[in-house]
Order: sequence, then structure tokens, then C-alpha cells
Amino acid sequence: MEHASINLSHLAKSYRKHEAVKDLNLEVNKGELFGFLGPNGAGKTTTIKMLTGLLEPTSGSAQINGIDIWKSPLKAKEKIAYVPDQPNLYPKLTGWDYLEFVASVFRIPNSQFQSKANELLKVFSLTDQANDLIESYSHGMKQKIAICGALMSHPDVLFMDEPTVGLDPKSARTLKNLLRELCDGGMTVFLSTHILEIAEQMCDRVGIIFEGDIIALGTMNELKREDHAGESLEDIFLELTGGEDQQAIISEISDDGDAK
Ligand SMILES: Nc1ncnc2c1ncn2[C@@H]1O[C@H](COP(=O)(O)OP(=O)(O)OP(=O)(O)O)[C@@H](O)[C@H]1O
Repeated sequence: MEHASINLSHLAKSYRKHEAVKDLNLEVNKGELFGFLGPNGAGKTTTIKMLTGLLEPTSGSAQINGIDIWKSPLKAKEKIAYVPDQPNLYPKLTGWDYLEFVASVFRIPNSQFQSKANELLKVFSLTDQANDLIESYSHGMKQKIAICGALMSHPDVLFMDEPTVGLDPKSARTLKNLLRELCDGGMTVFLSTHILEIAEQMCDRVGIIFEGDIIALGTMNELKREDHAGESLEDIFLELTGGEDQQAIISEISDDGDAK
């Protein structure tokens, strides 16, 4: 039987009495580029941490290719890679050393490592800085080397938390094209983002999480069909998450400013 790449079943997490994530049920299929959207504090990072085995769910379960991430963590983690929003890298390693370290963890043969590392460094314009210490990298360069590290093992499922934050427009475009290519080749990507244009342009399907619940799920066309014809993802997002009130206040303030 073919399993979904990612399966969340009644997944929930409470921090003491606060229910940060409530009873999530979701399937993401192989080769899908899935966007996970939500306002600050909605539960995106908590969900991603549960899916990557970093945070134990209070109840429910999560499976990667049919393997339970909490019951068989090593087996499930072989299939995944995770790029957090603030990658925790080793500052005293060079970019090249870091990739070599990742390759050794995943037991990638040296010959394969060399060509893969060179290819990824080239894609992200990091070749000239490969032998510099990571502590000398800018935030965007750290983000890029973390992405290169995540792709070293060619994971079945790639999780990314706010992947484009800190990237310049060229690097963001490179990432966008690369993710599309990887998904077309069968990799599944689950990314959280606040940048709604990115989700709108890139993702096959989006889910909007609000106060721990998924309140909308579908392709852009499906979301627009449900009483939102002609609206952008930003309009839909603000309507569903109550942000339109704030938007009205902002417009009000700027109109006042214009009038003066
Ligand atoms: N370690 C923790 N202890 C207690 N509460 C937490 C902890 N981590 C997160 N929370 C709470 O859980 C809720 C969800 O947080 P989470 O970080 O998952 O949100 P998010 O959607 O990723 O937000 P952002 O977009 O701001 O990164 C928030 O109310 C947050 O305050």
C-alpha cells in the first residue's frame, strides 16, 4: 500500500494548559510542495518540530512514509531533513567541513559527497566561501549552507521553517526553482512561511493554521473557489485569521497621513 509522505493523525501539543496545536489531521503526498501558513504563534514551528521528532506530541501521531516518527525515530529520520528558521551550525567549521560532517552522518561515500557538495555550493553561489569558517558567514549565507546540508542526503521529505527569510532575491529565486525541481523529481517539501506571495507562487497546496487548528486547506484554486473568487492569498489569509481588522487600521492610519 502506498503511504502518504507525511501523515498527521490527531496530532496535538499542549504546553502546560495551553493547547498550541489541536488535533491536526493532514496528508501530504509524495512530490508535493506544501505551504504551511499562519500568523505568529499559530503553531507552525510546534507542528514542524513534532513532525521532525524534536518535540513529543501530547497526543496523536505523525508518520513519514508510513513510519511513526516517535516509535521508529531513526528509521523515520533517515528519510527527512530539516532546515529550521535559525539554523544551529558549527561556527568553527568551514562550509565544506560542515557538508562533509553531514555526509558522514548519512554515510554518503566520499566520491558522491565531493560531487554533490560542489554542485550544491555552486547552485547557491557559495563555492568561493566554502573554505571560510561558518562564523564569518552572513545570516543569508548560513541559511544557504544549512539548505545545502539538508539536501546532501537527498531526503524523501524536506521540512523548512521560513526558508526564504534572510535570502537575497537571487538566492530566494534559486531556492524556489530548486524546490520545484526537487518536488518534480519526487521529493516532498513541507515549508512554513509568512511570505504569502511565496506560498501562492510556489506551493501545490497550502494549509492555514490558526490558534492550533487547520482552518483552510487546498490548492490556491480550491481556496479561491470557496467564496473567495478574485482574492489574493493575502486577502484570504487576513479574512480567515482576523488580520483584516489590523489591515483596516493600517489603511486608516495611512489615509489620515495622506490627508495631511
Ligand atoms: N516551549 C514553549 N513553552 C510554552 N509555550 C510555547 C513554547 N513554544 C511555543 N509555545 C507557544 O505555542 C504557541 C505556538 O507557537 P509556535 O512557535 O509553534 O508558533 P508559530 O506559528 O511557529 O509562530 P511564529 O510565526 O511566530 O514563529 C504560541 O502560543 C507559543 O507561545
